[in-house]
Amino acid sequence: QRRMFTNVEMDNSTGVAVIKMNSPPVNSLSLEFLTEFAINMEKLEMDRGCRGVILTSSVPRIFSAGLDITEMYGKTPEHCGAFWRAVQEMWLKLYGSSMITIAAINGSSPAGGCLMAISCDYRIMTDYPKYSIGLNETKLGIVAPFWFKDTMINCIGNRATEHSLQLGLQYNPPEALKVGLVDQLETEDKLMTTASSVMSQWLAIPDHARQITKSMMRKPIIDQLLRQREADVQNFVKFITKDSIQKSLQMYMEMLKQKKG
Ligand SMILES: CCCCCCC/C=C/C(=O)SCCNC(=O)CCNC(=O)[C@H](O)C(C)(C)COP(=O)(O)OP(=O)(O)OC[C@H]1O[C@@H](n2cnc3c(N)ncnc32)[C@H](O)[C@@H]1OP(=O)(O)O
Repeated sequence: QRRMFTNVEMDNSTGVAVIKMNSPPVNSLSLEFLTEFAINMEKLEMDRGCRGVILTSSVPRIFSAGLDITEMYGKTPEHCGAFWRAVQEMWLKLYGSSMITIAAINGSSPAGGCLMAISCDYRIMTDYPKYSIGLNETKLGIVAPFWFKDTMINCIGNRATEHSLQLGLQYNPPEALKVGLVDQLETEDKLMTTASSVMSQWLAIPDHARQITKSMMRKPIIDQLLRQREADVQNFVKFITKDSIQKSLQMYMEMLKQKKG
């Protein structure tokens, strides 16, 4: 039987779906996870009754640990290419969605997890000091591609993005609120009710006007990736399969295991 990485609950009375990422231990974004996620987004997009999506996690303390590092380490160029196409597809479906998307960030959210959150329209994060969020790619010795960077710029602006990306910063909830990476903090127990009430405010806006406005803001970056999608894949494969980058990923994974021990 095929494993399910996400649970989707659609409320037909409100037109709002809740997608819960459910891939313990850390909701890392594997090829299969990303493929399932993109299919779910596409199904909801085609469902005329669905106007909004709340993205959250059912794994305690983790929103998503980002891209699954094991998909990028010791794999063939063909596998790396397929993986990167799935990463692109996840982002295109989420950032380009015509639905209202709200991230209810109930745990840590580094790198690709942060990308998912900043690809939504609004972010509410649990105010727990140990949680963190940010694009920390440089800490792994890798470089966030232009569409990660541009999504971040559209969220927090140019200067804060440059600072954040060069240093691979991960922000705790109050810091994330201050820099604009999240829009609101909430206690764990009220996170989902607050997400639903924010959703109601957004649902009050006529869809066509909101959708055109959203597209106007996001289309330039989306089009840029669509124009050079295959070149972006080849660039990723060339970069990630370099010996020096493979070594960095290996050291990072060893560091994660040591931290645990
Ligand atoms: C042109 C080239 C462009 C290249 C661009 C590439 C863009 C890359 C984007 C990414 O998303 S890279 C991934 C970045 N992610 C991280 O840095 C997160 C790393 N993980 C953590 O910081 C922590 O695990 C956590 C998420 C804060 C959770 O901490 P916790 O203490 O609760 O759990 P751990 O014991 O650390 O982890 C449990 C288990 O999970 C494994 N793991 C963690 N993260 C990942 C991951 N991203 N991919 C794969 N596996 C992961 C970890 O090693 C542990 O494994 P075991 O020891 O149990 O086997």
